[in-house]
Amino acid sequence: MTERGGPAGSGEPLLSVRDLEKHYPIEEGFLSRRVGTTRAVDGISFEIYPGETLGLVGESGCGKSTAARSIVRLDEPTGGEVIFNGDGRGRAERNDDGTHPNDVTRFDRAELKAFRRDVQMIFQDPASSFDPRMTVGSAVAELLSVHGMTDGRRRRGIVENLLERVGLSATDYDRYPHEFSGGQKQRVALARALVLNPDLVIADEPVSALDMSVQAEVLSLIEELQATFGLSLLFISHDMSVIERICDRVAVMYLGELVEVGPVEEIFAEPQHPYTEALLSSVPTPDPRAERERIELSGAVPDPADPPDGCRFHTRCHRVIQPEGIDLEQPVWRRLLDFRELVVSGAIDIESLRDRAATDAAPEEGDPVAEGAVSVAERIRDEFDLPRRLSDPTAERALGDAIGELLEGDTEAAAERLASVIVTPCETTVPGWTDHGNGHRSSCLRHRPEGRPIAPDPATDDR
Ligand SMILES: Nc1ncnc2c1ncn2[C@@H]1O[C@H](COP(=O)(O)OP(=O)(O)OP(=O)(O)O)[C@@H](O)[C@H]1O
Repeated sequence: MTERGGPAGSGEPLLSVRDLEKHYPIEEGFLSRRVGTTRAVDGISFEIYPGETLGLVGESGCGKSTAARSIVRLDEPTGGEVIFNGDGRGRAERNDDGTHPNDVTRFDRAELKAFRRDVQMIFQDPASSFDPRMTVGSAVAELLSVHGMTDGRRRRGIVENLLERVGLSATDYDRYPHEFSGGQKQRVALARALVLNPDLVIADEPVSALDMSVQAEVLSLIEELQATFGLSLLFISHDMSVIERICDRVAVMYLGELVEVGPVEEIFAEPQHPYTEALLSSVPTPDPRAERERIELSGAVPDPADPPDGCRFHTRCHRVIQPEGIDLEQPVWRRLLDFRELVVSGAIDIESLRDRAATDAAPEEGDPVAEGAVSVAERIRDEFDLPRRLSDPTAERALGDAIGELLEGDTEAAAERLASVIVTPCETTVPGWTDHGNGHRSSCLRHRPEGRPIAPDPATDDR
């Protein structure tokens, strides 16, 4: 973390990512017919300022690595701009056709080569990024020769010096990758990332594969090197504690989109998006009295090939909005929506519930109160953690009738009933961004109820 890094408004950004998109086609059959699209990165925008560390955080599969790879064009982005003002390029005016001269996505081979000198990547698994037959010194020095340094003695001198600066020794130059521990290999990876004196380093989960104690050492080293070399860092992690330790600002990613961006201190103190709040709730705090209540998200992360309409997080959100005319306790509302989803997707096995209710109701020998046993309808409510009677009459009527229809075997009627009454604006409206000041923004309908109604038929939208 540095003092120099700053939010929007403090000087020119080094890197501006605008509506970046990486969609993978899903193909099927002999003719590779396109049958769908995985929206791994689906229109993300952020800036990185000189000297700052921006964290990119989110659960596994939300698109962090794809975003990083698209920025450096290890994967070709399918949309958006990546404007890089490093290497003294400064912010240039746009061309007459609206494109930007510093847009990495349009760079030709020579421009890309220069860009890849200025921007380096570090990956989670250092082992896979080294050739086992090459000494680590030559692996680092190779970059210098690729970029035109012909003097071998000079190359060796630079690399030996760097190895020392990352906490290894000059004599390690001639050793092979297998002779190093995971933490040491990540130090070599740092040396390699720094050897061309880049402006920006993109570190993709650089400490996740390391033991806790080694993690702390490598994080300290990254911080120290960042200050010494005046680097900007894009630091990718699924771990909020690591983000808190090392980042100035953080961008929170969910299912291909950003949901909140802002200064780390502010976001940790007052997260605005329920997803950020949930991620933070699992971070241990030094003061047990200040421990946050752990938020259990409902269900699994949806498939990025078929993201939910409206706010993508609504299928798991603990703060999902209730429609006008319904007023339930929030956890009950969440569970009612989950129940609706199960009914609509046909996942309720009414026969097995009926069997279980029958077992529960079977009188024990000598049991005088068999009538006190639960009915199948009650059994269904218990199974899905729904109260025997909802406090809201509209919701209660819909649920009671739908359960009745389920029991009559009319799943379709039950699904239709629930889908028409148990609805949330979060599934029909795409939230806009709300500015909380100081470069802190979040995208949740609770702050910006107007949002944008969903496109008429996103299923056929195959951008
Ligand atoms: N080459 C590819 N072809 C098709 N789909 C891909 C490809 N690479 C990634 N994906 C999909 O894109 C989505 C985002 O993956 P990505 O690896 O970027 O996520 P992540 O947040 O970095 O997760 P992790 O931390 O587990 O690597 C996933 O659904 C993944 O399956």
